[in-house]
Amino acid sequence: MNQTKEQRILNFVLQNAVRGDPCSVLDTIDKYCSQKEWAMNVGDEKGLILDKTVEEVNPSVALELGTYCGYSAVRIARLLKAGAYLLTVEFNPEFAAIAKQMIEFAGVQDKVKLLEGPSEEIIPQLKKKYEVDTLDFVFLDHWKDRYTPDTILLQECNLLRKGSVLLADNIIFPGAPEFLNYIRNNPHFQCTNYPSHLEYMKVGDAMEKAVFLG
Ligand SMILES: O=C(NCCNC(=O)c1cc(-c2ccc(F)cc2)cc(O)c1O)c1cc(O)ncn1
Ligand SMILES: [Mg+2]
Repeated sequence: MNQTKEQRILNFVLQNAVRGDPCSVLDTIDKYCSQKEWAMNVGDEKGLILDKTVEEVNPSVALELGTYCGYSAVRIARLLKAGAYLLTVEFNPEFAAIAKQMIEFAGVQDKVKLLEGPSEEIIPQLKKKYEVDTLDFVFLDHWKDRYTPDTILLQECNLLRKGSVLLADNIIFPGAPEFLNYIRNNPHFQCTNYPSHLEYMKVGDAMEKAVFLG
């Protein structure tokens, strides 16, 4: 049975990165995806914007929507303080299986809880089933047409508090125009745009930060 691209990325990490070293895992994925096969990781350029936002927020509880191979889960988890944790949601079981192994190889499994299923089902379970009070940071990187409904759902489930920070990938490419319109015209959010480039390409992209004002 032929390997998938995601299995090839994982195997390249298992054979070339240093076990327990998150930075070596990130560098190895970036090397593979820039030189051999493109893949939809947030990447090294937008990854720096993600790093700066996570460091600024210094979240105790973070949520990621769209795990994929676990690149950004490793990227976020490596910056979390003792006792802080990341919940990451992936709909696609093949991607989730790859991400689980990636997260364990990087040695950040104690800080990451991988939740498999559709975001619209998991978000309403976060308080009761996953004992979440409120979220300090949310990284949106899943299906672009889910950014708006899931942001509304987070508010409906009282998962945001004054100062909660959302960071959304792919504002330009593939684009999330409906989300941009929603969040920029919503008086309960203060937005900032961060121009960048699509991972591993010269194509323009951007990230949008939205601080919940309560
Ligand atoms: O999360 C799920 N898919 C990946 C979302 N992410 C993207 O689609 C994505 C795509 C691109 C991209 C860019 C250029 C191009 F030519 C093609 C794709 C880049 C990115 O940075 C992304 O993040 C998902 C799966 C599923 O089966 N059900 C629910 N959600
Ligand atoms: Mg993305």
